Amino acid sequence: MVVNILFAFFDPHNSYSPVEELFPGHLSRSVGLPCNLKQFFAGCNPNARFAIRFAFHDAGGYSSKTSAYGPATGGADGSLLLNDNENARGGNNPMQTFRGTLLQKLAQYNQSGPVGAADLVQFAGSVAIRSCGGGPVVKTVVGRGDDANACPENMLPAAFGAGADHGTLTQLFLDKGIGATDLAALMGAHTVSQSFAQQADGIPIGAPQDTTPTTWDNKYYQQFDSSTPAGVSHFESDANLARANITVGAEFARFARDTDAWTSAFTGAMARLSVLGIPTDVVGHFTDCTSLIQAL
Ligand code: HEM
Repeated sequence: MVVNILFAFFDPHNSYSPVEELFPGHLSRSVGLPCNLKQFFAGCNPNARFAIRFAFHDAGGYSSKTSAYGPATGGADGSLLLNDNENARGGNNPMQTFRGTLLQKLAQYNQSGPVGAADLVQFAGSVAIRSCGGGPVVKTVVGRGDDANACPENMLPAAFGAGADHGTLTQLFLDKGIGATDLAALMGAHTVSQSFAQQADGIPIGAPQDTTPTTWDNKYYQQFDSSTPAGVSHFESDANLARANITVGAEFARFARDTDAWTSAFTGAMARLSVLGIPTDVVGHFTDCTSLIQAL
């Protein structure tokens, strides 16, 4: 249990903290860690984009088809940060360097009090989303248990080739408890994506998935409606999900028209993703620190 993520840095000069309402008496110790991460992610830089994807890949290790184990059955348990083998899997390329830096930060934060890997991964994801211009506030909780065991193989979606078809992808996400609307909303995170590891599938190094990869906007959806702008590359998976004649694709079209609808759907889906695999009654006892994200 790691509510101390809130208090990881002692900052005697901080005169106000939104955490005060949650933890009276801890007024002066709270915002150091979020502020440190905010600087690390300044301007929706590559670390910010890695952090958002990293949060998805850690939580995405869950499936309802896996027999229950550990704190999250492979879901939001910090295993992507803690386990060398899981991190080295090809589907996590090219996030290995980022993992090393986040491990250093975990050690650094733990000098001021216990901070869990699973909490740090999801907390960092929320800070990173907020660090991208227009990024929404995602409900952010702490209290997760950690698991250093690798999650099962083949839990993450394929971007190209076998498994990148609409039917396989929607079933993979359904097995995680993520339906069509949530899936369509989560895919919008590719609004801040640039690809560095898909050259074998024809994606140029650094190619973005919309024309504004440091801004959190709904151009990702809009640019499936019209012809793909110069310099933008779509993954096969995304193009398959965007097809208008399927439910996920219809949601893509709705989010292209309606930013508020996307924001509402995304924030709900991302909050659910951030606790994937953790029993509901356990999540019910977590500490809500959304106000720290809001304050950034
Ligand atoms: C069908 C589902 C998905 C597939 C197949 C997929 C696949 C990919 C691939 C291939 C990349 C590029 C990696 C690289 O070459 O550097 C990428 C980037 C990214 N993905 Fe996804 N993804 C999916 C869903 C998601 C979801 C649900 C999220 C978060 C909620 C997410 C967040 C990101 C982010 C932020 C990046 C950018 C990373 C960067 O710029 O370095 N993705 N994804």
